[in-house]
Amino acid sequence: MGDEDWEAEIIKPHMSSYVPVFEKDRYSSGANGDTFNRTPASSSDAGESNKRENTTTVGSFGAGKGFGNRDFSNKFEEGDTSGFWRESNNDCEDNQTRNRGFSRRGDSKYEQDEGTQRTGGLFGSRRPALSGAGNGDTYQSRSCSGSGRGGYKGLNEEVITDSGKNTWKSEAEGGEGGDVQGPKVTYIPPPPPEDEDSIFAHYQTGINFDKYDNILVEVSGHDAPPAILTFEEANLCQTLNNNIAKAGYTKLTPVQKYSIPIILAGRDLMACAQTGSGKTAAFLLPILAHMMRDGITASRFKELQEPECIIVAPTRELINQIYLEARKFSFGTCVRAVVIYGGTQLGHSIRQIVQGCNILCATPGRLMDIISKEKIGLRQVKYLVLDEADRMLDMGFGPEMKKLISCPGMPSKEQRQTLMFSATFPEEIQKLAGEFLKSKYLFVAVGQVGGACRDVQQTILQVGQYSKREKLVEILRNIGDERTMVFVETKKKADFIATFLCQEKISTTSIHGDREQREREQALGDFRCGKCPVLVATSVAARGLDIENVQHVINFDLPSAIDEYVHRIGRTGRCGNTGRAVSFFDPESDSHLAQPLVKVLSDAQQDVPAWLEEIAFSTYVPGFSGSTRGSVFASVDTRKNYQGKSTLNAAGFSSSQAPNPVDDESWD
Ligand SMILES: Nc1ncnc2c1ncn2[C@@H]1O[C@H](COP(=O)(O)OP(=O)(O)OP(=O)(O)O)[C@@H](O)[C@H]1O
Repeated sequence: MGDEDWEAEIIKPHMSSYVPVFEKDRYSSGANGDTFNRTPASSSDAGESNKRENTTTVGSFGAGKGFGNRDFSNKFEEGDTSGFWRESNNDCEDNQTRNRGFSRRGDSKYEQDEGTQRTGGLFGSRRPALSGAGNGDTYQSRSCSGSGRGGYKGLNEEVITDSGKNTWKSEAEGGEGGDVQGPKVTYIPPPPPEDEDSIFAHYQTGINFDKYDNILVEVSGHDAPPAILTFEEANLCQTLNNNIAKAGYTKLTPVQKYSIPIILAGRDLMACAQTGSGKTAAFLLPILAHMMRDGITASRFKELQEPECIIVAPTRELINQIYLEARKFSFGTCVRAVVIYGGTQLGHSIRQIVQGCNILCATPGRLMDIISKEKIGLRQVKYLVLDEADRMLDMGFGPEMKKLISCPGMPSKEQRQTLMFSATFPEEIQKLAGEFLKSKYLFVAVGQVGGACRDVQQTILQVGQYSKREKLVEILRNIGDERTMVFVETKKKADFIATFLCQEKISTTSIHGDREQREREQALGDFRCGKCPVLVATSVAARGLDIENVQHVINFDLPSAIDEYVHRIGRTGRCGNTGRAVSFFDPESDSHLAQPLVKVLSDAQQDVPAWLEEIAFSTYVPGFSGSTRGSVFASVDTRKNYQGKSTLNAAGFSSSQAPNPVDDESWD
């Protein structure tokens, strides 16, 4: 291919003649152009296949899904059909990043992304989703709520809004044959394996696991209980200890040392720790311990279930992962964890719930759906966990979270324990969190708040837009079969790059919000098992995913906000293992990131290229605090007047015995 001409390549009707591995095996019955249309329609798949019939598939890579719909409607709305780059902004899946928070561009075209479509109605709709001003076109039909996907469409999560209908209600209706037109979502995810070996399957901690002990930990707030140094000190019940051992955990990570006693003491907590350092177990173990101590009884079949714990996370794949961890640690107890998320049949979610539910793991849209259907009552909620809490509280999900805590029956913050975890906590989000937390919550910062994991070797390459593909192929060929995640900024480009790599005979799959849930799960499965060692992803896969052996992350496009960068590169270098991240920095579009990147790199003791420093210097923003939209680098708890702050290293010693923290001053 010559110079980048995305538009021409993407809309070419003949597209590629190469069928990507995962599609070929799964769907193709021959020609690639209609790969998806040929999906065999089992009876339970009727809705899905209808959907596909409504879809004009342009290419072999599920391209029709990503390429056609949003793209077209964006154009339609803007009356502009020219230029990929302009479109790609509209198509930006990561508009969660662009739109959320505090530097929103305020440009209506950005509101067409999934992230904004997903919020609507009851939760404080920013605007109806796509206009639905029907033009009868099949592309349009896919992008309009109700007519295309019948009940979900999400950046990270389901949700479809039908001309301003509230998000979760329309999902319920669309998903379960209510009054919203369009096919039902019929996907029922396959149940996870039930054998003990699969439940406790885990990967090894890496050579740097013990170095976690040297990380400085800062606890702020009143009367923080002391850290524990071993699992034994947590005094958990035997079954939990057995499960911890079977999971291969012998030593606590810093966030676990501090969070477990805090949660056991009944305190509210906001915890910030680097990616891959065990935050999930840090909240699951003490919650389970409490439940066991309280003598929880097995929940039985009931039409209305009243879970003791609700865990929310922004993406379907992540919440599923958290559920699997909850299932693992509750193995052999009477605690029943259930997971529900969008893009799956609502009836399936309900059937899971009515069988009994102590811990409900849910994405926000599906959760609100189920609450509205009166399948879940909130009166018994003792623990509310927001994983990726900064994301859960930003403009994308914040309104839904607010709605959740003000739902009838939800115990007030004084009556429940609220726990928030993330690797990044912009200052503004910390302030918003106050609404959810008791005023005396504790704040645990492991290392630099918002800092990158030091086990990831970061390289920034200056690569112009037109050279990126060539560079990508060069790097991937050098990498060989090692598992690599390639992040791009738009769904359209994810399809495009994945197709391109397949043409280059590099086994690749892709995950993004325009793919059907079954395809997303298949893609992740193919990547996990190594069938496709390259996964091209949008930011939907940036947070939380814990996949063994991901050795490389490539930012084909840099994200627009630095916190997203930190999460993306955190898909490698997990749990003491090492990893590499290579990012293509295009001075044309990425200069605004130069300053925060320099900071992230230097904080993580990485080499900072001189050219990047120069760009950072030339784009110097006085008062910069680490992000284009606020401070990701709040070095501490942003509550100003707390007392009792103590800085300790992860082994529990005071900071006077530990190396000085990285100086943060020059950036303020
Ligand atoms: N104490 C421990 N010993 C061994 N392995 C652990 C321990 N704690 C967590 N792990 C493993 O480390 C991996 C990363 O944990 P987890 O996914 O909870 O990280 P995280 O901090 O939530 O990351 P992210 O910020 O990306 O969401 C998981 O595979 C988990 O099972």
